[in-house]
Amino acid sequence: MTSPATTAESASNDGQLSLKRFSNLTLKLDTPKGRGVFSTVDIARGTVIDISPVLILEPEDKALESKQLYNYTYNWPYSEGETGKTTMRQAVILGLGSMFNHSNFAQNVGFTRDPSKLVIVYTALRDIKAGEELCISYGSRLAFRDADEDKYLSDPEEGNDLLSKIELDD
Ligand SMILES: C[S@@+](CC[C@H](N)C(=O)[O-])C[C@H]1O[C@@H](n2cnc3c(N)ncnc32)[C@H](O)[C@@H]1O
Repeated sequence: MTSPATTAESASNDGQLSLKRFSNLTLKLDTPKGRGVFSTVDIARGTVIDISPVLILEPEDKALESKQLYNYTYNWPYSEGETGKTTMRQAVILGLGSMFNHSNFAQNVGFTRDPSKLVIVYTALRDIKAGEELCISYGSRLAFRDADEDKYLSDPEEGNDLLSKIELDD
């Protein structure tokens, strides 16, 4: 079996990149987490869900002062031109990636940054059932109250059990 593409490896050498977007997705507009992406069909583990281009912001960009926009950015390793030194910048995701909500224990989508092609590749971490929300992990420091918090506080065993099944890739 061939391994799933987790980077934008399908890029050709002529300055083009094949984009991929899994088709059977829907954007629910009124979940407890705001808008959220759900699948209308089963998705097999390893399926590429989306390849989203990113926009790297300059550290002094005024856009970063907007908390609202900041919540849609990811840390991005940036190689400084002259020195080649890698520093962290913020990048806005210009694709479906901006719509994935966070889940601590039930994340089912992983992502891989591709700094050379300026894209993020989102991939199913496990088999996903029709009707499930597609969630990633934002990490442990959230800037908002997790809408799932009560669920896991009331049943910590559920969280432990689920966490042991998830492969974190970022
Ligand atoms: C990248 S956006 C995701 C899309 C967003 N739900 C929307 O409607 O545009 C990140 C924002 O979604 C919300 N969000 C994501 N995961 C959440 C969670 N687990 N609990 C509550 N809010 C969440 C927060 O408001 C967060 O700042």
